Amino acid sequence: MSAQIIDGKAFAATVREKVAAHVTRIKDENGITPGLAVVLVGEDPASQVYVRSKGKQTIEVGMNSYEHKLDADTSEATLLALIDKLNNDPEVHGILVQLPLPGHLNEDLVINSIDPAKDVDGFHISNVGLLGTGQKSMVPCTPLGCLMMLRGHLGSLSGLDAVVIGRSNIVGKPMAQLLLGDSCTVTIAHSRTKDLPDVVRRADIVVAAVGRAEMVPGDWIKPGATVIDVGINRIDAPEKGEGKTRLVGDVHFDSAAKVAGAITPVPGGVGPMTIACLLANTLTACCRANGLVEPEGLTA
Ligand SMILES: Nc1nc(=O)c2c([nH]1)NC[C@@H]1CN(c3ccc(C(=O)N[C@@H](CCC(=O)O)C(=O)O)cc3)C=[N+]21
Repeated sequence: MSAQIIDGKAFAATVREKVAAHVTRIKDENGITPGLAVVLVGEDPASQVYVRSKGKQTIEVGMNSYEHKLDADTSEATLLALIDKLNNDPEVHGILVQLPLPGHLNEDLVINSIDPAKDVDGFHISNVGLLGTGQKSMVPCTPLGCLMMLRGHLGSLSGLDAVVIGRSNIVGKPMAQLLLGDSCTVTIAHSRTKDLPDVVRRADIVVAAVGRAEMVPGDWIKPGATVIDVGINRIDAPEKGEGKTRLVGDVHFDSAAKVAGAITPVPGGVGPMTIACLLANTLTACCRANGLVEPEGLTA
């Protein structure tokens, strides 16, 4: 048996088309253009690539993109003052502060200073609480993208056994809340979980979000299960030549694809959906801020 590949790039293109169509509509009918502000502190090259790609896609779907690049030694007061300015700017509907921040900045403090209505990452404590209690919130982009692909592939998730490997605030915990919201039986596994292989073997849905290259082998996967690989790990690839690298997920793709019913690849799986969901969240935030009808199928 060989798994169906869940094409994250194609899913993301569909999400972006829906976003672009709705943006056109509110521009025409309401004269409003959604705007996303991205704040990058420091010069981490990987982050810069990611921020550039977000900015480009933001423009492509017809929204305004505002990039704020601050020096690595920027003070907390300066960063908080910028966030305050963005919070009060009616042209800015979404604010994303790229993580991780340099060590001298308090991440929780910074995130919680963003207006929750503009918190398109869904990391503000208010949004975390709203999601956990099943109320309308901004939903973190990566888990939202995973949910959309699971629904797209499986239809209903009701009653399925789901295992989320990883308990981060950014992916694992919100992913578990979303799966619970769709009536899965949810297990959150992590580095201290006993008999992890057996826990994973029970799952109809496996979401791997630990950040360890290829740590989930195919013989942990229940035949026919749906596997969502959130990991993006760069590893050495001597077979491509000296000093070359390649991207792999948290799942050992080749062995898992022999057993799974469906699996997301890395690259081209969850990553593109994360960015598409950021655009979707910005549009949703803009609609809520202006009392406009929200796009369908772009929220949890
Ligand atoms: N506040 C905040 N929110 C984030 O959402 C956030 C962040 N900080 N900090 C950094 C991480 C990283 N991240 C990625 C999103 C998409 C790809 C992506 O599209 N990757 C491509 C591969 C890109 C390549 O080839 O290098 C793929 O998986 O196909 C990667 C990484 C969002 N992050």
